[in-house]
Amino acid sequence: MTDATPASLAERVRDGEIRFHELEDHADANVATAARRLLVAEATDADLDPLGEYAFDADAVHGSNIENTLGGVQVPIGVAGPVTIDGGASSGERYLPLATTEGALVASINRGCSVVNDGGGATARVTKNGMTRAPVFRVADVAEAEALVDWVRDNEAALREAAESTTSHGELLDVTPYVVGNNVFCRFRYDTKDAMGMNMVTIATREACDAVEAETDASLVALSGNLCSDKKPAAINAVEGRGRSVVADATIPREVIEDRLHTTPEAIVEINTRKNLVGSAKAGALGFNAHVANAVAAMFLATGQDEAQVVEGANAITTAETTADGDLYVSVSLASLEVGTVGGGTKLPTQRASLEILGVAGGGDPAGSNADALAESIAVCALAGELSLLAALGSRHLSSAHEELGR
Ligand SMILES: CC(C)(COP(=O)([O-])OP(=O)([O-])OC[C@H]1O[C@@H](n2cnc3c(N)ncnc32)[C@H](O)[C@@H]1OP(=O)([O-])[O-])[C@@H](O)C(=O)NCCC(=O)NCCSC(=O)C[C@@](C)(O)CC(=O)[O-]
Ligand SMILES: NC(=O)C1=CN([C@@H]2O[C@H](COP(=O)(O)OP(=O)(O)OC[C@H]3O[C@@H](n4cnc5c(N)ncnc54)[C@H](OP(=O)(O)O)[C@@H]3O)[C@@H](O)[C@H]2O)C=CC1
Repeated sequence: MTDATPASLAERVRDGEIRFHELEDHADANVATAARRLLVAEATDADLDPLGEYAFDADAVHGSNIENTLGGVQVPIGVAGPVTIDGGASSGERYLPLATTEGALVASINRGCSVVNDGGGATARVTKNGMTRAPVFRVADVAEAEALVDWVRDNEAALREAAESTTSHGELLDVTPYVVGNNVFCRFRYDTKDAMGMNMVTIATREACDAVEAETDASLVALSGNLCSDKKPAAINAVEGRGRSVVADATIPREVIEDRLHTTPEAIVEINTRKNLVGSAKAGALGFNAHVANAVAAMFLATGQDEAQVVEGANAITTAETTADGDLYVSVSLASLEVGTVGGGTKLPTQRASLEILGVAGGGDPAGSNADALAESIAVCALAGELSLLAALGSRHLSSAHEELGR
């Protein structure tokens, strides 16, 4: 097993002696990964050598982050800031790591950070925290649904004990039942501390479901009943929140808007109203913002978050108004930002480096404070991006910016 080479392993797969997805059982994971590249290159005529350039240990990711490993994909990373943040979890100057291939994005967020600093910095707070999992149960009829709802309400302590038996960090906050005919959805909400928490809450909720089935007539149909709601656009996340609900704001003096952003507070307010509020309403959008997804996606990729959860992370409302002094007040409220500083992709070396830039790698003291601080930094990043893009629309620089930097 130890002297296997990529070529010899590939040959054994071709001979039907070992299975393609079991290469790691027969060699070091880096060798197995190289063998898989040989086989896929042979089958597709693709040049896979660039995928062999990666900074993680294939052994460390195999089975915990990825299966059928081919190698790594590289995304350029840039940095914006530093930006001054007055946060609930941590305060100070922060550089913001951004992984993207969209030209002009880092420049834009960098510009936003710079004018936020000129206004004295941004304030950010996590206003709600809770990761959810909502199993769906089948019941006979509405009377049985009512009985299940009553049982859940009367037995939250027992459900908590069952759920928390599976984790030393997670805490069950509450369980909210929803009835649709003979379906009962129980939305379990947890404090997952510094973990984004989807594995944690899925394992914990499974244990609680066993208790429900043992004590009631309900049958579990699916551990995830989509009322959670994970990785799908959903109003419940916009209203109730999921992960961290986080808000950032800043006030920018009129002269900074005019000198640095080449527009006026009034123009930014009007664009925000007509574009982000009216335009989004007419489009039936869930997010009432310009490009919060850009900041969330770039910071998610940089810091090892689950990239599919950009769907919920972009569920944000941007507001802008002029102050009594004629300055600009701007805010962004992200309803459902699902982030962690432990678990998932956060342990990979390049992603951990980005968490270290932000000063939030690993578990916080107290537990949960690092994930709160990460959420606050992402919210300020989104605020800077909103401000800069709204200004670029106001000064009619959007297309020229992307002509110069984006192609
Ligand atoms: C491109 C700028 C920033 C130029 O902006 P500018 O004001 O002409 O540039 P400047 O040379 O005067 O520099 C101003 C500041 O911008 C930053 N800056 C400037 N250049 C760089 C650079 N190369 N690298 C890093 N930072 C840069 C930097 O902070 C600099 O300050 P300084 O440090 O010099 O004191 C501006 O025109 C801009 O922000 N445009 C908006 C671009 C943008 O936000 N694009 C987002 C993506 S659009 C999209 O994906 C979504 C969309 C649009 O479809 C959503 C929707 O429907 O709304
Ligand atoms: N299972 C599913 O349905 C889904 C899974 N995912 C994936 O789940 C992964 C993320 O799940 P997640 O549960 O966050 O991560 P992990 O499964 O990696 O679990 C993280 C564990 O870290 C431990 N831990 C150590 N220190 C801390 C701390 N300070 N705060 C919190 N926990 C700590 C906890 O152990 P302990 O619990 O023992 O205390 C926790 O369960 C990602 O890979 C994501 O892609 C995404 C969506 C759905």
